[in-house]
This record gives sequence, structure tokens and C-alpha cells, in this order.
Amino acid sequence: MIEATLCFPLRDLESGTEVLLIEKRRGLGEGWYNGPGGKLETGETPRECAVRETREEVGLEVDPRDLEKAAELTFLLDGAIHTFCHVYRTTQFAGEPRESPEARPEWVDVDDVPYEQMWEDDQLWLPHVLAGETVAGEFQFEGGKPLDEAAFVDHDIERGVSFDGAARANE
Ligand SMILES: Nc1nc2c([nH]c(=O)n2[C@H]2C[C@H](O)[C@@H](COP(=O)(O)OP(=O)(O)OP(=O)(O)O)O2)c(=O)[nH]1
Repeated sequence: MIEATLCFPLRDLESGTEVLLIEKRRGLGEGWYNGPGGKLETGETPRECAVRETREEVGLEVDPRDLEKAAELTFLLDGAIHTFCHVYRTTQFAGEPRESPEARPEWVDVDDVPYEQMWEDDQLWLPHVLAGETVAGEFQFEGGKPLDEAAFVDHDIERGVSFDGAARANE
């Protein structure tokens, strides 16, 4: 099983709230919009991974203590867990987004997120994450590897879950 993270930086403007998305340039989900993120490296906590991936992909510095856990997503492929993904949001960060070989960053109004150019399941959970809620979701894909070419067939979502238990507070 792959363990991965996503991080959604948010900023408030007079015109409304914007989220920093990336257009992914290579790897899984290439060509689609997503948040900065990726797979955990050996010995890394999910928060450390989210901080590193956000720095590597878009050049923003985030303090792990400023990451708010927003979702836990389980992606199943042909009945087996393929990826478990920790999702964070943050309103605190330093620096200006810059392009990298992996990603082209773009600030997008939270009411204007391009769901038609994203993973099909994102429209089911990301609106809640961007609205400040918490989500636990399970998403089933079928049809062999890779995951981004499989068919999205079913899902189960729970909203308002707590990630504040002592054992999980630092995840
Ligand atoms: N928004 C969204 N993200 C997803 C879904 N499924 C899924 O794996 N992801 C995320 C989890 C990870 O952050 C990311 C895939 O990890 P990655 O970016 O490291 O993958 P990669 O194959 O490009 O890895 P690498 O070559 O850069 O090591 O995609 C999904 O359905 N929706």
C-alpha cells in the first residue's frame, strides 16, 4: 500500500477565498489539477511529507504545526487498498508559488475549482475540505493499473469526522 499526502494552501482575498492547485506535469494524474503532494519517503511522517512536497513542487514553506488535517482518503484498486492519502489544508505559508518540473501552480477561487480536469472522485470530497470540514472517504476503482487509468466505480464518504485523537493528532 502506498501512503501519500495532499496539501491545499488557502488565501483570503477581498474577492473571496483561493486555493493553490497544481497542474501535475508528470507521474500519476499527469495533466490533471491537484494539490501539492506525493508519496511518503522512508521514516517520514505524513506532515513532514506534506511540508516537503509543498516545498519541492511549488516552493512554499509551511510549518507542519500549521497543517490542519482535513481528510483521510482510501483508494482501492480491484478490491485492494492501493493508496491511503492524508489531506491537509493551511492558511499559513511563506514564499511565492513557483513552477517546478512536477507542477505548475495556480491560485483558483474555491468556487471555481476545475473538477472536470481532476480525479473524478475529487468533486465528492474536495468541496467539503475547502469549506473547512473534515472527511473520511473510500473510493473504489476497477480495471487494473495504473490507478489514473482505472474506472471509478463506487464510494463511501463520512463528513465531520474527528482527527484529533491523541494518537492521530500529529499525523
Ligand atoms: N486529488 C486526488 N489525488 C489523488 C487521487 N489518487 C491519488 O493517488 N492521488 C494523489 C496521492 C498523491 O499525492 C499523488 C500521487 O503521488 P505522486 O505524485 O508521488 O505520484 P507519482 O507517480 O507522480 O510519484 P513520483 O514519480 O513523483 O515519485 O496523487 C485522487 O483520486 N484524487
